[in-house]
Amino acid sequence: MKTRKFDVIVLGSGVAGGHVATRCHKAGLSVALVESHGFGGTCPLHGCEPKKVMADAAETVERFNNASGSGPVGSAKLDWVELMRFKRTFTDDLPDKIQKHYEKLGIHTFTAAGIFAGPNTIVSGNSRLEASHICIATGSTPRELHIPGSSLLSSSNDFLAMPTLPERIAFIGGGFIAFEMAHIAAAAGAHVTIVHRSQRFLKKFDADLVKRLAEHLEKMGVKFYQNCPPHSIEKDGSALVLKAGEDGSQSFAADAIFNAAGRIPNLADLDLPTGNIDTHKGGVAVNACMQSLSNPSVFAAGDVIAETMPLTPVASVEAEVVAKNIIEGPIHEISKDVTPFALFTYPPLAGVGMLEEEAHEQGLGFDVIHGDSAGWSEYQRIGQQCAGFKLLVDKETRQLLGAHVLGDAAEETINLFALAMRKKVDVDELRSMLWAYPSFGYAIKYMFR
Ligand SMILES: Cc1cc2nc3c(=O)[nH]c(=O)nc-3n(C[C@H](O)[C@H](O)[C@H](O)COP(=O)(O)OP(=O)(O)OC[C@H]3O[C@@H](n4cnc5c(N)ncnc54)[C@H](O)[C@@H]3O)c2cc1C
Ligand SMILES: NC(=O)c1ccc[n+]([C@@H]2O[C@H](COP(=O)([O-])OP(=O)(O)OC[C@H]3O[C@@H](n4cnc5c(N)ncnc54)[C@H](O)[C@@H]3O)[C@@H](O)[C@H]2O)c1
Repeated sequence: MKTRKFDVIVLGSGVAGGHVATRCHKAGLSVALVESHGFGGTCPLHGCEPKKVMADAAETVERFNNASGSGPVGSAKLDWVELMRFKRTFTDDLPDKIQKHYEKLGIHTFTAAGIFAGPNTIVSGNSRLEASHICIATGSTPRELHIPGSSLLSSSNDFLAMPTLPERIAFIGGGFIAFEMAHIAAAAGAHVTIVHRSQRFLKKFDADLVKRLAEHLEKMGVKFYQNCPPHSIEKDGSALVLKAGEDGSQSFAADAIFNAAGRIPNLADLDLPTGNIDTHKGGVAVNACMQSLSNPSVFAAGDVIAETMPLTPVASVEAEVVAKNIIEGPIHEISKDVTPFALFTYPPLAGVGMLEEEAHEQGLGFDVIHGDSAGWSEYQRIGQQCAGFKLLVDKETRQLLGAHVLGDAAEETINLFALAMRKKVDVDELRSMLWAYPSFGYAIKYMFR
């Protein structure tokens, strides 16, 4: 096998790997980009983007139907086959286009899975690659459920590619993927069940707003079961049966059952010991420069790090730090920035900073400003009955410790709160700011009434 030498080898071409490869190439370094399952990675092919295409269509239908009695006439429905056709216009050609884009730039692409063959060496199919720097950006993979019949489970990738909509769908898990996909499927007319192992859904979000959202989804027909750990899956003719509860005594029949029990760093097949790479909490163990603690030639970014939230913007920020450190030497540290996040149900739910229980646990002195916003004209105009907010304000500094919003445009409003937290704007300044009117941004003022 002939050895090819590069300045940098990047494993994985998602948000993180793609960014590192591009930045290093632009800085004049020779780059090998290794991608085993479609250039572009999770976000554009199996994650945020196709999910949002589908969530937006569901929202359009719901907004139209919510407007009944305010002018628009008739009712809207979601046609799954048409929706899938539309979704594919965003995804089908992408891996090929992205690979060609890299090749045109002068980045060398390889399509067989990369495996460590030494601290500075990767084997990809018949190619042996060596470099002074390697970046691991192989993303995450669904957590395997070690229960009988788990091979019958489908994944979020399968959901986003379903040619037809099954009549009955069950999700195992009560997090981001279960809620977002349950909402899309319910809006499209499926009978949806969420079977969750514990009491608390969506642990990263405010519990009161989660309860409100779950009640809303229940009205759409989603059924929720708590304290129901998965026990086994069985086939029953063409259907499946999920047995849940400690003794498997609860049964849920469905035509498709999705594993939405979380994702873990995708490192199992890389042969990390041969690369002299240590792990921490199942992810690559790195210092503040995103450099491996055991092999200084190796950096990592994105979902392969277990300590940070597996989100696209986080992957992108980490990748920028890795790229700078490869180009200029390991001097740039990742900053502990506030990270806003959003759940794309309709209505969406978003958060930034601390949860109320976290602020209590830390013994902080803070005020809680909360309310139901469904009565505001912003929501009444569009027939939205599910909206609320909670702000945690430090008693001394009057700065936000956390902000949580449920309702239309929550994903935008939360960005304003994130900016306020980042720039340490206190709530008195925030409420007195000039905002465009009428807008959901302006509605921040109403939170302080
Ligand atoms: C259904 C879903 C919806 C999501 N929605 C959102 C959202 O709305 N907002 C948000 O911020 N985040 C969302 N996320 C999370 C977001 O997609 C990820 O955090 C982000 O894509 C991680 O980027 P990454 O570059 O670390 O990994 P990835 O994009 O997963 O890239 C890793 C790449 O490495 C490749 N690879 C793996 N092993 C090897 C190997 N041995 N050799 C070569 N290549 C390899 C993989 O094929 C993959 O292409 C979602 C995730 C999912 C699953
Ligand atoms: N809108 C977004 O930003 C968005 C959307 C989808 C996914 N994501 C990212 O992708 C990640 C993965 O999403 P997810 O929904 O799979 O994860 P998640 O961490 O949000 O939820 C996983 C759920 O599975 C449960 N669970 C964990 N282990 C289990 C087990 N052994 N048996 C049964 N249940 C178990 C957890 O209690 C939790 O409710 C998220 O953490 C998020 O960062 C983001």
